[in-house]
Amino acid sequence: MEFLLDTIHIADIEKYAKIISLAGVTSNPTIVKKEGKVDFFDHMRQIRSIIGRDQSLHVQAVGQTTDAIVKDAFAIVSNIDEDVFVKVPTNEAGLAAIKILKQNDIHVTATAIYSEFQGRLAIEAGSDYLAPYYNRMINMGIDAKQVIKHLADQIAFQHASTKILAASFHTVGQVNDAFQAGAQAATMGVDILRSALQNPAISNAVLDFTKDWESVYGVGTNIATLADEVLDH
Ligand SMILES: O=C[C@H](O)COP(=O)(O)O
Repeated sequence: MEFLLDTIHIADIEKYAKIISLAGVTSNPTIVKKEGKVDFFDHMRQIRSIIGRDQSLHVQAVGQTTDAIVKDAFAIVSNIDEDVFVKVPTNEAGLAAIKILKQNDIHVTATAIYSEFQGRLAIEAGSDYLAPYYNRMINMGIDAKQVIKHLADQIAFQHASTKILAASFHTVGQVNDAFQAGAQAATMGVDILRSALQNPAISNAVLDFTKDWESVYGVGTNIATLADEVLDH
């Protein structure tokens, strides 16, 4: 299982790189817009320095034609690093670009996947990752879990090296569903992690444990303190 962050907000990446086993960072032009007009390449290199070379960094091309996408991809790998996965929309221009980029050994994440058919074409084009848009499919009345399951089955059937990096999540349950359907990776905003880990039920349980402990050993005494007291005697 790979957990990625769908943000380029440096403070959030620094924070969650320490908290979870962070497998990487993804972005798209809308996510970049949220940060304002940052120094794009410098910002992405900064993210790389936080997450490290073993984690995956996915940066989206913005060109509209095959030629423009390929040029964007070369600019991305030249100005960030060669390990970056270039995100390419899975449309006609993008699929043609993916074929060219794979011939040039550039890592590719086929993105904007709303259908099983797009995913199948992206697998055949040699994409390293597929990014199906979970919540957006749900909003369109598409069975996102089934799309992911069918793509995962196909990848397994043909022993393809392509992995499914599910994206566009609005709930924790959607992330679970994507993994259950066979996605190897999921990218999510920090809102998903917060709602999973800052749940009041968890805080209440921790508070109850603290109260019970302190009622016996006294406020401010923890297990490390007890151990220190043993050493002092
Ligand atoms: O890059 C794709 C995003 O994960 C899409 O997420 P969104 O549907 O929340 O905009």
